[in-house]
Amino acid sequence: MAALHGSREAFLAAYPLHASRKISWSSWNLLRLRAQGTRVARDYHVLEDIRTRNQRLSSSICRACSNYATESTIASDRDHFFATTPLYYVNAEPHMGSAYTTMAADAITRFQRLRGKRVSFVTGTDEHGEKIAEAAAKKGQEPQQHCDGVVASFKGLWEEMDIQYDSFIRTTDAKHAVVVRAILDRVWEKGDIYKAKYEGYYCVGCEAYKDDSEMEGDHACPIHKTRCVEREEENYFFALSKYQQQIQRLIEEDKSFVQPAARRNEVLGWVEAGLRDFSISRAAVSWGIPIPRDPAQTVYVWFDALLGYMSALLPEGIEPAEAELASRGWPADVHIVGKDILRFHAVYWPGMLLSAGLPLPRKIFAHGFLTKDGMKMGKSLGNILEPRKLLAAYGSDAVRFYFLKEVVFGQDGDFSEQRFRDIVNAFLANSVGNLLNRTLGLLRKNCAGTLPAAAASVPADNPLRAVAELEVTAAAEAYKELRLHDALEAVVAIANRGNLYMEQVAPWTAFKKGTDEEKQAAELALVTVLEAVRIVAVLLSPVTPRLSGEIYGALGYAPEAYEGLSWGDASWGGLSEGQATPPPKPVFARLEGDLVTEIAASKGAAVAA
Ligand SMILES: Nc1ncnc2c1ncn2[C@@H]1O[C@H](COP(=O)(O)OP(=O)(O)OP(=O)(O)O)[C@@H](O)[C@H]1O
Repeated sequence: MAALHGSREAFLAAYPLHASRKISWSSWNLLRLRAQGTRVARDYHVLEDIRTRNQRLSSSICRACSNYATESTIASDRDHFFATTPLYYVNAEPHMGSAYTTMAADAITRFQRLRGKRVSFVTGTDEHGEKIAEAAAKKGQEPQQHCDGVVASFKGLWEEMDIQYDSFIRTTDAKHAVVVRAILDRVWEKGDIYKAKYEGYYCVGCEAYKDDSEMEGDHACPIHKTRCVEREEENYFFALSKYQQQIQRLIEEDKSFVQPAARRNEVLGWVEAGLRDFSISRAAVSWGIPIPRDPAQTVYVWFDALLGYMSALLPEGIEPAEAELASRGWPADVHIVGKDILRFHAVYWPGMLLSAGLPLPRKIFAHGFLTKDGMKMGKSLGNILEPRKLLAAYGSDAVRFYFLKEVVFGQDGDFSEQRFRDIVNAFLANSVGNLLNRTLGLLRKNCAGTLPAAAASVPADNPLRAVAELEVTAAAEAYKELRLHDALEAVVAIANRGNLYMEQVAPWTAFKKGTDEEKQAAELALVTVLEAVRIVAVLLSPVTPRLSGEIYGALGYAPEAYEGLSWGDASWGGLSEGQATPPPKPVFARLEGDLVTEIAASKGAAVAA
């Protein structure tokens, strides 16, 4: 690692996003070096540039390892990582579906922070439109009062779930209206907005007009199971069809723009069928941002809400200029959404940005639905799973772990409380918790709780070390590619190998009746297992931040060591000889007692009239 020059304070002043949070020393150094234009390898080694005679960069070398750097070993020049969840409608309290997207985005961004990225994680609420006005009226409240109440509930839930967002944008924030007006103006000046009459079937639940192909029999919305209403309005339209070719080329050529692959095919199908202009204003809805050129109409909620990703990055009153946005992380590395709102993100949104002349997001990832009886859990149907009950009974780590491991990210998943308890108990309580506790118990009994050797002295061909090193690489790739379930499978593989290793080596036998040499080998076996569990804690930390902190504490680290963790800490060799551990106590309590959830039956099992 290169020697550090310059002060941490000066760096944090130049990069204010970091001032608000503790970042690890290595991440800070990495960011700082990159900000100075120094190329840095992913393992944080500083690279030396090798130039041709005319000063063109030919390659980079790491003098410490004597290795030439390749594309895959050089840390990306972009040190930002910008990810979003949808801005959730505030028609009702958040439920496990909203929580699912948010915990996935949280795990993804926690991983990127560990890698030393400057993360902007944006979430928030979509507060305008007919659906919200209707929900407020039902409660006899003004829309703003209703929104304030539901927003408090969203924010409270995110706190309970340890969601570490950087910006929470509300579409009723004053700064958001500035952005919406500026972009609308730009698109208008481009000649992409015109007035026309619209006739069609409208689903208030989706806040969208539906084609015949998007409705079930009797004009029902397949998601909300309510009949779409026939409407005729004079609206302003956005000329999406002008961008047909560009959008089609984007999706055809950039295979990672829409993921997973099945969703990409779906989008390609929509685009190939021909893009139709869409209406971006509502004459009959007063709860929204008035169109400056025609205040009798308000901006359509989707045109309004998508721009929330932009206003979330900007300070109060700042217009969305490209350079300003770029310095704050634009464009998004990934918009994480449910498959219900893929069309808005993969088709409408690129069209709007192309028109406004702004860079497009790098990826739209559409995950599947948490379902009840095969139907999407949702606020409108009311067939929801209450996250607060689960959190109160089992804690956030268990909930985060279960949903991110058991539901393949991108596919649908059902929930059963019994299965949830079985999975969490088998892995977090048994494979990891018991293994740690048992090993620390042996360490206390036979080595007075102090590590008799450094983990670095475990031979590279030790079977547990070999599996751990392999799975760390697998987990990193999986986290990067948003295969969260695979990242967690890699962690499970290390813990399972740790348990097997313990059974095979059986160090307790050597401690009882072994020779000195056998006792020494048994001591090293304990260090090996504890190092593997330490690595498990690092790998799990994006998903189970509390448990990982507990494991670090049990291994004798101070809280700052855990708070300053980086992905580099997943390398073998962290535990030092002589490290003292406190008396062992369980780091994860088994989930037991009465079951606490019962999913209400769907209100809309039959199409409502
Ligand atoms: N059942 C679900 N499974 C997974 N994600 C969901 C689920 N329900 C909602 N979400 C997340 O919330 C987003 C939709 O937000 P929205 O506020 O419309 O929630 P909703 O509960 O689906 O509302 P409604 O039922 O009124 O349509 C989805 O794109 C997804 O990110």
